[in-house]
Amino acid sequence: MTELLTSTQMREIEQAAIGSGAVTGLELMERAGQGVVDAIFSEWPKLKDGDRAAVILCGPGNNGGDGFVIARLLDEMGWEVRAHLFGDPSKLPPDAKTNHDRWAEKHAVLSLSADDIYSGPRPDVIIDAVFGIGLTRPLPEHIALALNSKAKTVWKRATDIKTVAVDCPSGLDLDRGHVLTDFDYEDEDAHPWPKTLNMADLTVTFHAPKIGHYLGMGPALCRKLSIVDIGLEDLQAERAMLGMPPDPSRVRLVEPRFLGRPLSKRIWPKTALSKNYAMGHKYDHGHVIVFAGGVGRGGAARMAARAALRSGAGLVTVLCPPSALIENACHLDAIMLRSLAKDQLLADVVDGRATGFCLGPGMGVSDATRSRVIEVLGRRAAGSSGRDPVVVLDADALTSFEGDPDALFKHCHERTILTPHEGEFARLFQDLSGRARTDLSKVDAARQAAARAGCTILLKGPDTVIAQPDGGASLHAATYGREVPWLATAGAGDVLAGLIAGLAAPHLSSDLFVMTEIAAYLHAEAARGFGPGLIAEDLPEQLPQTLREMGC
Ligand SMILES: NC(=O)C1=CN([C@@H]2O[C@H](COP(=O)(O)OP(=O)(O)OC[C@H]3O[C@@H](n4cnc5c(N)ncnc54)[C@H](OP(=O)(O)O)[C@@H]3O)[C@@H](O)[C@H]2O)[C@@H](O)CC1
Ligand SMILES: [K+]
Repeated sequence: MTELLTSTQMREIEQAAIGSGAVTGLELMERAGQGVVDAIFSEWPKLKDGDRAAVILCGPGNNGGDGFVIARLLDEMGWEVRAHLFGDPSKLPPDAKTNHDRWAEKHAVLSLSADDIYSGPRPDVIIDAVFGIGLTRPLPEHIALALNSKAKTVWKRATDIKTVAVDCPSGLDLDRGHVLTDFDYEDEDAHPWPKTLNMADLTVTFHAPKIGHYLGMGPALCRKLSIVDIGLEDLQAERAMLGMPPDPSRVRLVEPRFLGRPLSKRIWPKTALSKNYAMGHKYDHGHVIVFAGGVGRGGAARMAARAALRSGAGLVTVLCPPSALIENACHLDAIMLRSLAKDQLLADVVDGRATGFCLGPGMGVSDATRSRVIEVLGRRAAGSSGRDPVVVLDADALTSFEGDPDALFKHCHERTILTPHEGEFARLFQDLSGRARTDLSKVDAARQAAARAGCTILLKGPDTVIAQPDGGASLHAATYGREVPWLATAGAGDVLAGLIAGLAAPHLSSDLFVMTEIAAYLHAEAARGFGPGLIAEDLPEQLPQTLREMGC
């Protein structure tokens, strides 16, 4: 896991280091600028050869200060460098002013406007050092236009000109992953390049990634992320230890990394998976119950059930209405099947040893679904473990409570997880939904939702957020080389619900939150392993290979 910081947390870590006397702000700025230059040559070694030119765009804060360090370092290497400044040099913060003044002693500082930048000769590299973690409001319109990715097309071979963002492409809100604009990008008359934003070829950030690098628009604008060590220490990062509960004040990225270094998948997630324990019989690995809908609507539940069985549950039983029994029997072998009539009690067909339930996929939006959900949430302390059974609620099990979410929340317990996509989330948490949350990040929206519901929430997307009521949160991002657009396919969410149930139900498994992180990771890895053309049925079948690759 890697910890993702907010802008405020980054500033606190920096201030603590400066306050302790371990380093000065000027030294940090020098390391940051040097780190960007090193990252550029590591990414494009050919730039070390020949006569090269750079345009450096500097802003009114310390991000701009980094820009002036980069200008000086490239100039010392013989590059032709033009530096542009947005703002009044006399108002720069002290370290940025020092670096500005060093540059200005020998070189001109040009103004930062599209006319001034693009009337100059073609550079090899453009450095965007206008705003970093200090962005507080939408970009001024003339700056947005000057930074627009299409602007460089006035030069020949524009696609070969590398744009490097310092900390982030300016305009990206690093806490939320939003782009702050207060003008209409869609107005084609006013803007020559509608809908085009400031995109980098490489983004270099310092010490640790920020939440906005992974949320929303972040990955699309940063494109490639390099993290530079500038010698700061963060003792809290210890809390990102694998398998430990998350630190409620932080957000952790779900990936096989620890303290900045890649970790073998044989260490994580392998060691957390219950099927690695040699001892135990099938009941130790949990019994998952999946509820299916009526005739012709059982596919989603069957896929969830198959994912639960393949991911580690010792037994899986599908419950369906009597009318759908034959249909399901034609499809299921290793998965057990029982019929459950509408007016029948669950206790009639499921004994106390069930350790996990998955409700929602294909069940139908109805009062009957609501009643089943409430009945299942009322079953507590399963089997000899003394733990409540895990209850995964997805799809129709969520939508059935639209308009009356409290009727669901008052029954949720700490082994309950809701797995909505944005549409389902909006039905239960309208005020926290995508459209409503302008000031709130997706992470904070999921945190507030988890606190309200009193249980874990997994809010799906390319940036999947997992949050628990105490504020502990993780982000699983299928980004930066892990993109799986083919996972946006019907039924993939049902498979994820089954995966969570299968991983979290065993008596020997770690807590629900940790297993949900692993489920999100395995889900994406299985999809990546299968590749384009994937349909949801393929995911459970791909799991054995994915697990094998992890040494399981
Ligand atoms: N922290 C660290 O450890 C390290 C940090 N480092 C670097 O410092 C960067 C952070 O520097 P920073 O705090 O000075 O913020 P930065 O992004 O330069 O902008 C602030 C300025 O922009 C202004 N402003 C904001 N929005 C605006 C808008 N829309 N339109 C116009 N103006 C706007 C804002 O004005 P104000 O809101 O105060 O009126 C203020 O003047 C960080 O990203 C990294 O690159 C490294 O050197 C190494 C270690
Ligand atoms: K920037």
